[in-house]
Amino acid sequence: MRKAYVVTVDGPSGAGKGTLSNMLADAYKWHFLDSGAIYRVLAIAAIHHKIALDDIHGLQPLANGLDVTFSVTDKGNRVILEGEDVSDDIRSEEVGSTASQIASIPMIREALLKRQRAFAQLPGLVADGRDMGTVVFPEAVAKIFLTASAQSRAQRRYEQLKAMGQDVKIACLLMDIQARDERDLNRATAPLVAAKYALEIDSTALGIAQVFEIAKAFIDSKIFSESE
Ligand SMILES: Nc1ncnc2c1ncn2[C@@H]1O[C@H](COP(=O)(O)OP(=O)(O)O)[C@@H](O)[C@H]1O
Ligand SMILES: Nc1ccn([C@@H]2O[C@H](COP(=O)(O)OP(=O)(O)O)[C@@H](O)[C@H]2O)c(=O)n1
Repeated sequence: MRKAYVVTVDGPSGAGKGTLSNMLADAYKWHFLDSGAIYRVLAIAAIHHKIALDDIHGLQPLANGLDVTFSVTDKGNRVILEGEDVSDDIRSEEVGSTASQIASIPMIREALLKRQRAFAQLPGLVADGRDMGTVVFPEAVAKIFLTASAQSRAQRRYEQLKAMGQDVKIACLLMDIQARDERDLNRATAPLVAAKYALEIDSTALGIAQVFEIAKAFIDSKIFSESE
């Protein structure tokens, strides 16, 4: 039996990875992995269990035994941690910032690898993150590296959080995005970098539909050449 196709979408915060990955998963009727949500759930679990971010020996067992499930419902993608629906809570900027700090710890990344790879199920998977194409799924059939200027990513995040009713300031969001870029790009383990042979798309001046068309055409061509 053939293996599940895997497509990876990596890039910095706010580039549109989640939006694109959901659209692709929907178009191909494939599974979807929001790897950032796993780091965010771990951040919430650490906060709930009062484990400090530098307490590696407290965080590691938490990462290994993380009791989290992801499901698709008519209310969208839901994330359940230890029986509690944390889908909205994980989206706050505070949790995102904590997740970004936890994600720089090599032992934590290692502990979450198996859990992420288990998402590669037939007929296929779209995996969204920072190191999907470089570390988690190096054998992916198609890899996309999606970027946009920091200014437009902050603007998009501002509109997204405002629509969710969160009280945010664009200057703070820009600073947060820049701090996150800095950590993602410069960490020793699995830094944010385009995978070899990845298609790089700069979405600064592209709409969502245009990004989707470019990505889909690229993936179709990769799947076609693999099946020949
Ligand atoms: N090409 C685009 N043009 C304008 N807005 C976009 C584009 N792609 C995504 N967005 C919007 O930007 C916000 C952040 O996108 P998201 O997919 O959450 O980014 P990421 O997963 O990379 O952090 C969302 O509100 C989304 O609707
Ligand atoms: N594969 C991944 C996914 C996320 N992360 C980290 O987890 C944090 C939360 O991920 P996310 O994709 O939900 O959040 P945004 O930074 O896009 O808002 C990011 O800031 C990254 O630092 C990571 O290191 N590796």
